[in-house]
Amino acid sequence: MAPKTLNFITGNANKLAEVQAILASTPVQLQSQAVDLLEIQGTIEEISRDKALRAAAEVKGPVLVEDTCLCFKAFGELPGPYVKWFLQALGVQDFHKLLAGFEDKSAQAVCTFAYCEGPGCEPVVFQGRTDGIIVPARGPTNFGWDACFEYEGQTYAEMAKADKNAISHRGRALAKLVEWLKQEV
Ligand SMILES: O=c1nc[nH]c2c1ncn2[C@H]1C[C@H](O)[C@@H](COP(=O)(O)OP(=O)(O)OP(=O)(O)O)O1
Ligand SMILES: [Mg+2]
Repeated sequence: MAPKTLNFITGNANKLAEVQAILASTPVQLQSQAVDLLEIQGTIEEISRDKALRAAAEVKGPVLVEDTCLCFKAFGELPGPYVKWFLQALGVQDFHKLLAGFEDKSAQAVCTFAYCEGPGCEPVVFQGRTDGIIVPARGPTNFGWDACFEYEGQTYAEMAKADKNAISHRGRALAKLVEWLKQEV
């Protein structure tokens, strides 16, 4: 596969660092611009597609965007794409209390990348999912809900970065993106 440079549009430095680390072992090179994009309501795929179209219009060129959801089984998949606002309102220490009244603490982390060639071009979507459970915060609290999402006995926050990336929603989605690029390029 020939080297390919993608312009990853995100306002989240932690996401960017993970995407950079995951793609470091591939021919994909990354540049990035922090653009605050309006996010619509809708299905996970609709939100990512729309985000990509807005980003492409904003930078007038090819873009990669990503939207991350955290879906609680007991909530019928909410808060999903709106988790950012729940986390912001409650803080990471109280986040697990959302499920206090529910026996089922299971959750799925869902990462949806959308690649768009340019303004008005139909985005292509790549999704990765990881199953876990919601627990009281353990580990560093510097990245979103990482400290509250437990996978096989460890929270994302307790894992070494490379271990998280190997099994994470984001790692799995990027593996699909890289496969697609290999066929395209
Ligand atoms: O691996 C992760 N581990 C823990 N927390 C995470 C992760 N990935 C995103 N998050 C948080 C950030 C935000 O509170 C929400 C997703 O919202 P989301 O709109 O996708 O992210 P964002 O607004 O921070 O950045 P962007 O400019 O790319 O939209 O979940
Ligand atoms: Mg966002």
